[in-house]
Amino acid sequence: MAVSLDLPADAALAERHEKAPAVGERLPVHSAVCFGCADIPHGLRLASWVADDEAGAAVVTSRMELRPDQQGAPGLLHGGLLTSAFDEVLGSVVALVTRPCVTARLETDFRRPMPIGRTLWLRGRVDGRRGRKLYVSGTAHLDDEHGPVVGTAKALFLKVEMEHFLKNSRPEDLEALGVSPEQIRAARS
Ligand SMILES: CCCCC/C=C\C/C=C\C/C=C\C/C=C\CCCC(=O)SCCNC(=O)CCNC(=O)[C@H](O)C(C)(C)COP(=O)(O)OP(=O)(O)OC[C@H]1O[C@@H](n2cnc3c(N)ncnc32)[C@H](O)[C@@H]1OP(=O)(O)O
Repeated sequence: MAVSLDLPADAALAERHEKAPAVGERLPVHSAVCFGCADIPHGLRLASWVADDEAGAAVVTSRMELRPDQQGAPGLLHGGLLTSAFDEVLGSVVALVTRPCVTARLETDFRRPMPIGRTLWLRGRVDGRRGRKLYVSGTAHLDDEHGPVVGTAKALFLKVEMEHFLKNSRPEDLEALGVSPEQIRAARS
């Protein structure tokens, strides 16, 4: 049975970590090959900035240009790519609170068509935290940060230990980040 993504009543406010980038700063790419944020030809190439929030929660705003090679229905963005974009934005905003986290559950509502050639502005917010669980929500707007809402999302991210990657990631990709073969072997023994 699907578990609710609703914020529990006893969730705590999730503020940015003291070492996280400040409001207005552009977020660096996660990795040079990230499908969501890296400057690679087939990627979503999201550009993201830390945004302000009245309640003090962590918020990120991202821009995504909709390209002809991203179509599903003729002339419209493929739905799965909106979900991918939300995964990137929501993953980026939880990383302002605590790291590393992974997506456990992500729901997307598709509210309006998204024409190729236009721009999506996405906003992700950490609505609260309870232990390892981070409850996040997002909205996607057309053409402008305050433009019409074309999609919304809710997700649950879980904080994990670095062992999650040391045990599961492809070894050559870990080694490219500077992890030694000995560290990888030790985590998997
Ligand atoms: C030195 C090495 C360096 C290498 C690493 C370098 C960098 C990497 C760092 C950061 C990456 C940075 C940025 C990435 C940014 C964006 C990318 C987007 C994010 C992703 O692209 S990420 C990929 C997709 N993602 C996955 O690949 C996850 C696969 N999955 C799992 O790996 C496990 O599934 C896991 C870990 C999620 C949980 O496993 P687990 O064993 O830790 O926890 P467990 O199952 O016990 O659940 C604990 C409590 O969460 C509840 N719960 C669990 N799952 C739930 C669900 N689906 N719905 C509702 N509730 C759920 C349970 O019900 C329980 O609740 P309760 O405690 O109340 O009983």
